[in-house]
Amino acid sequence: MTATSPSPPEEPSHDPDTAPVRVAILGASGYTGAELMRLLLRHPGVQITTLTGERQAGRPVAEVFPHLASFGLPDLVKMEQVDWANVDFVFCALPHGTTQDVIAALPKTIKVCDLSADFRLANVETYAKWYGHAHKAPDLQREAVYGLSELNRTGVQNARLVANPGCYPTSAQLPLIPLLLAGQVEAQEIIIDAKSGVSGAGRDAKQANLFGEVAEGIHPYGIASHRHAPEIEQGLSLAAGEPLLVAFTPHLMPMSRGILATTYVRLKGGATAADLRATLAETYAKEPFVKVLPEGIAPQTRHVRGSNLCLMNVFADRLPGRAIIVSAIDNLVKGASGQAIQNMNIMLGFDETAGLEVVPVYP
Ligand SMILES: NC(=O)C1=CN([C@@H]2O[C@H](COP(=O)(O)OP(=O)(O)OC[C@H]3O[C@@H](n4cnc5c(N)ncnc54)[C@H](OP(=O)(O)O)[C@@H]3O)[C@@H](O)[C@H]2O)C=CC1
Ligand SMILES: CC(=O)N[C@@H](CCC(=O)OP(=O)(O)O)C(=O)O
Repeated sequence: MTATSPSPPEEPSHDPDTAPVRVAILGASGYTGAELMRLLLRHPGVQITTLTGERQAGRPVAEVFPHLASFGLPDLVKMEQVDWANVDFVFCALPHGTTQDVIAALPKTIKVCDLSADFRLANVETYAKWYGHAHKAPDLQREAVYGLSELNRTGVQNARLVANPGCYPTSAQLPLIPLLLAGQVEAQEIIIDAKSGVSGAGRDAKQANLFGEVAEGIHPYGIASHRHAPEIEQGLSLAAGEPLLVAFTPHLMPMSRGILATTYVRLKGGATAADLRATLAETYAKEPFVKVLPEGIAPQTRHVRGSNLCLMNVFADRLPGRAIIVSAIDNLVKGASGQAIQNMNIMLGFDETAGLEVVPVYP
């Protein structure tokens, strides 16, 4: 995992007149798979040639996702049935823990963006501690590049395997990394309070995600023990130039999609909340997907639904020397499939916004 300083999108190098890139989506019957299909159907340079499912294999997309019925997509197949000679690029949208074997077995000529957590933690011991088993492909782990697109463009550009960031880590790191690089916030006292829609847990039936367990209420989970904490700490420690720990508490909200992260920081070196805002505004001034809202306007999940946007803002706290940062993303888009397509665009030299020029649905 590497991180570089942000730089604005470069001129695209892919020639749109050449043959389309043939894309396979592994785990197409899941939520992130559906979002990959929805967005890639409007991508000018790719053709979806292969879709896999496990229990849903053998079924047409029209049955599994009726909203995608009319776009001529191929039927879902089992992974074993895939002809890899017909595939140039793979999106791997399988549950974490299952993708290490799958990606290790792919032909090395195929570029891959993995949406799972399997290749995000550079230190395989940290991975084993948080995911409960030894990493099965440590060489690939070393090769993988962490795909926080705006902040690691050069790494992603040269990668064969990109580890797409987790949804909570995307929402937290996009504002915090530039502020730590600028030395404007204390590294050791960061508190991230985050809320997610239920689609963050995937489409698989689980008791915790039943309507009766989620509707008309909100609850924290994974308190002081969520596996996204080490992922966030990895990126923030690199930016701070020192190891750090964060206080991170996720909450489940009665909504289908969206993440809102409210982050509490202690200001450093005489910086003010206005300075933090100015740093973020300058860092992301030329970015198509990351926006600092006008002063005093708080981002909401409703403002990003269905889009690849991350909206953010900074507020002065009433407590002296502190600031509050609010960031919002759609967990299925900037937090998963949208960022994965952004990474593919960078890896293959497409215009970075190709397939992603989606205006949020509101309200
Ligand atoms: N949901 C979100 O907001 C985010 C998800 N992610 C990550 O992206 C990945 C996909 O997430 P999501 O789409 O939500 O998950 P889902 O549970 O909705 O979908 C999982 C997909 O994987 C397939 N699958 C399950 N088990 C296996 C297996 N053993 N072998 C082959 N295929 C299998 C399923 O097939 P079938 O249904 O046909 O059995 C389905 O297509 C996960 O690693 C997740 O952690 C990352 C960021 C955000
Ligand atoms: C609401 C909900 O359950 N969210 C998921 C995170 C989704 C995500 O980014 O997961 P990966 O790291 O596995 O890719 C969770 O808390 O585990």
